[in-house]
Amino acid sequence: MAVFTPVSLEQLSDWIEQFPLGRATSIKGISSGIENSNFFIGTEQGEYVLTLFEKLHIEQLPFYLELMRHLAQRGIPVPAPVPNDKGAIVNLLNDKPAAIVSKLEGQSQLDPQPVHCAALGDMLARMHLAAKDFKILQPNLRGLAWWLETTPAVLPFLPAELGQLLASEVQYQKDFAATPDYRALPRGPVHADLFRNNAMFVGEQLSGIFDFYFAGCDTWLFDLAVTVNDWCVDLETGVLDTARSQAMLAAYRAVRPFSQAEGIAWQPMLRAAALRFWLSRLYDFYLPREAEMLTPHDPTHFERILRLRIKDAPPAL
Ligand SMILES: Nc1ncnc2c1ncn2[C@@H]1O[C@H](COP(=O)(O)OP(=O)(O)OP(=O)(O)O)[C@@H](O)[C@H]1O
Ligand SMILES: N[C@@H](CCO)C(=O)O
Repeated sequence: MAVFTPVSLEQLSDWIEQFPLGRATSIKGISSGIENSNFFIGTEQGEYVLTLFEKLHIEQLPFYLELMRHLAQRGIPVPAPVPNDKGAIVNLLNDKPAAIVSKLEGQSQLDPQPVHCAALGDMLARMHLAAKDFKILQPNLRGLAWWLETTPAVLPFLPAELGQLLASEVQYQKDFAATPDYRALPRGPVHADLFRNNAMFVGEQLSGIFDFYFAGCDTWLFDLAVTVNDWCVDLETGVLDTARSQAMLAAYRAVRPFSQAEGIAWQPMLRAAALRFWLSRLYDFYLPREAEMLTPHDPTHFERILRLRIKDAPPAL
């Protein structure tokens, strides 16, 4: 159950008067999702998604929502925030910051094939280019600075060998981040959490990508590595599936060719992307936040992926 703050149709009906959506006709809680309270709402203008932000700080929300607005205006299929009659896209509802966004058609594709991975690669490259002139700067809040801060909190819980792996990978990433190759990587606003459950398909057609609440400014290659590490792996073993990863990379490259530095950084970024989710899952597992209501994701999945990305050089970009 992932509605943490209930909203009745009556409450919604009063609140929605400030939006150009007519009367509210229905509200239905969405049971998946672990970060926010989400609802499908019916209005006289059609169906939308209402999100109440449970944990994110209100000062961080403009980055996410304005980025979605910016991308939607440039034809990238992402949920478009609906402004109220004063132009505001974040407004309090039941004491929580809340937003209404457009509803994407389709379903998640949890068993992706090369055709789906190609669609993702193409869209990711288009999204990176479309966000180039986005004006708000917010770092990836789950980047290197967070890894350095969080590792000491998690280390006491880990057996020696795992602690050693974690500490040495964080050091490796810190060293790599100081190299000219890393500093030469193109960067900008990235999604940073584009897993299978954050995209919608109608058949083989990608109808949209959503859940931008881990987005931030980082390297484009890191974003691609996060996406490859989820969409293009065998979920049992973590092994990269060549057909799916080649399909994704070829489609990305066709829109935005890779630089020489990106070729060099590919394996380090696949390792960084695995480390990012291993660490956040370890953190949620050992240090669950107060009022955490759901079982955390399995950290060992990304430990396995990290070990594989360290051991095996990936196919060249
Ligand atoms: N704009 C949208 N259009 C259609 N469906 C949506 C939209 N936004 C959210 N959903 C639905 O709501 C579900 C939960 O949304 P979302 O993933 O954003 O929540 P979350 O709490 O951030 O979850 P998590 O962090 O676990 O991914 C999605 O799986 C999707 O089914
Ligand atoms: N994609 C994250 C969850 C947060 O959206 C994970 O799988 O750990």
